[in-house]
Amino acid sequence: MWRHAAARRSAQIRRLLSTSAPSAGAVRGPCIVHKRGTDILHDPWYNKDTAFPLTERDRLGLRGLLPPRVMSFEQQYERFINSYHSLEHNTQGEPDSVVSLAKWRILNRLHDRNETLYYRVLIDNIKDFAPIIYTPTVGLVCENYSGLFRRPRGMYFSAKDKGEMMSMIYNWPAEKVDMIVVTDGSRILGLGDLGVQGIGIPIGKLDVYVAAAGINPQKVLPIMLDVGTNNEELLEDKLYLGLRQPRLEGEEYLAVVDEFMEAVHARWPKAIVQFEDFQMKWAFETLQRYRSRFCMFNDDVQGTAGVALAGLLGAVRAQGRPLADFTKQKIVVVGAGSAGIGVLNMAKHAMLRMPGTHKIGELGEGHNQFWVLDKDGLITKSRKDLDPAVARFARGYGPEEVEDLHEGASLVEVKVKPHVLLGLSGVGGIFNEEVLKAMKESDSPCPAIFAMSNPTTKAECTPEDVFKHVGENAVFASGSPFSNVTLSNGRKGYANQANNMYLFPGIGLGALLSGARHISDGMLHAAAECLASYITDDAIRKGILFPSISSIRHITARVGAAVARAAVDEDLAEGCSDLDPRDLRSMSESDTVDYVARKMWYPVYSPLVNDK
Ligand SMILES: NC(=O)c1ccc[n+]([C@@H]2O[C@H](COP(=O)([O-])OP(=O)(O)OC[C@H]3O[C@@H](n4cnc5c(N)ncnc54)[C@H](O)[C@@H]3O)[C@@H](O)[C@H]2O)c1
Ligand SMILES: O=C(O)C[C@H](O)C(=O)O
Ligand SMILES: [Mg+2]
Repeated sequence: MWRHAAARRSAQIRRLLSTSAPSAGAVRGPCIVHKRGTDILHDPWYNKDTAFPLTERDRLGLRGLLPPRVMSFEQQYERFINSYHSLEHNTQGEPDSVVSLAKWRILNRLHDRNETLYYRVLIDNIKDFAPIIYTPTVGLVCENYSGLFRRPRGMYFSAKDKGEMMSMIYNWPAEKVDMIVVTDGSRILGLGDLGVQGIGIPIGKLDVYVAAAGINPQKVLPIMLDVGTNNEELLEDKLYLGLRQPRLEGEEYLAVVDEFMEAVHARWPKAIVQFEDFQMKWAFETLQRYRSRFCMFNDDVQGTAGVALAGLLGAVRAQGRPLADFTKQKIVVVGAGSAGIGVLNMAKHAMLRMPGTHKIGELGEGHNQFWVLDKDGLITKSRKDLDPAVARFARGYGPEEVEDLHEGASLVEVKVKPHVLLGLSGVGGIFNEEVLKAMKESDSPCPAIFAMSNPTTKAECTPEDVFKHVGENAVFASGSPFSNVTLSNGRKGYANQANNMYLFPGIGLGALLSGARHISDGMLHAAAECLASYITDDAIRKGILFPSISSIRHITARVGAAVARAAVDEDLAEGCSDLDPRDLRSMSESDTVDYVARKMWYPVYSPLVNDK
């Protein structure tokens, strides 16, 4: 009996793994379309522009609506890339912001017109285009969103929609939604409260979901919860497109988010909801409130933490030390907000899980390898009204403390010779020459500087500053992309990008494919460990802490598989349409990676068939 079930299961797995992986040469089965003529040309999901073959033009009532020449997909692709390069050429010498916005516009226009071509160019050129559709240009787009607005994308729920959300959610045209990214616009990157203009962030994150995790673009939904803004400039701006009222607070605020979550869950009970760029108090409160009821996570708190942990473990390996030495690293964290505290929690947890740690007196609460600063300087136990989440990391005045450390000490006063200096402060340039020169005294042979704040203008320092002032033995990572630096001996100084884009697509995809009931710490740790182990020792020795963004789809397949397997291990997996959790349980690690990769959507034109 058992043998039959096992045989059936392995046949099922073979079937799942034998469906061909979507790829560049893939031919899709026909797609039924309930439209004709210009309605098709105006629908970016179906539109092929000049690539409609003549038979389809006849079938769909398109004859005469397009120029006669039929172009191939490859010709269209080349044409777009050429026009992008001409734009680069023609804008040479213009300010960076002008060039970036021009690039964003040309990509956005393609997105609005032809999604297949848009996502293909995005996937193939992710390293070049991520800085435009995502950080840092997306920050500029959000700052100027009301002026740039041409047509809506995603959904907007405002404080005025209270009581209506359950019916509004049915206004979204897609039957099925798998992935939602929602913001309230209260902390957009390091740019502060941008109100409704923050919608650019969910749009950019979901583009990364499509490109990196192969989520079908028809099943993603960017959402803005407009509960007002406290940004005076926006409130006075005549063009501002959001509610012109101060932000809701307290129970009023939570009632809006509650209603939104209930509405989403009622229509799409299996959709994953990613909270993004909420100010700290709401980031933690909503995570606590919803994480065991819904399949959701907070990317700034949890995704960032995993990426930072992978970087911190890479920094240990760069020193030629065993990973278990992570527990002895001295880490200065500048910024005690949602991201900083998320990183500290995960790093502390990882230290406690290191092999052998139980011998060091259970490391425990007394063990504190962290020095944490916020806008008021070093956080110590004597700080008034300390948030309990931060209090765990406050320095005491025990005998182990360095004498001249005091409450509110400035960064240069915290002379603890740290192995790592990590910034999540949102303050550009705060790692100045004096701070960086002090890192020469680090106890590490290759001090690590992580300037993780976004966008580029908010990075705590640049890689040039680091290799110049700390030394060429330093390792560097930043949240926004920088170019590598040529060192004095002609070697490369690597400007790694430590951005949560390495993890959130895999967290969402793994949760979705496993049908996880919720997203546990174990699943998040699995994601971080998978990313940390992706990099080889050889690469680490060169100062490479994170893989190239060009491999993001491959990385995401691995991370997604690790997350799905962790969900299975914790009995959180309920499976999805074609996969029973028992199938997932019996898959080997590499079969799981194959399965996840095969489930990724890939943009190719499907033959269109009209149903009338
Ligand atoms: N690289 C990534 O993947 C990633 C992920 C999440 C957040 N971030 C970036 O991190 C930054 C912070 O995000 P957050 O959500 O934690 O914001 P937050 O507003 O919750 O926290 C900011 C923290 O920085 C502190 N701070 C402000 N000025 C300071 C100063 N002069 N010196 C020391 N500390 C100072 C604040 O007191 C606060 O503790 C943003 O720029 C964001 O873009 C990057
Ligand atoms: O959006 C990013 O680039 C990373 C992160 O989520 C942030 O808030 O800065
Ligand atoms: Mg964010």
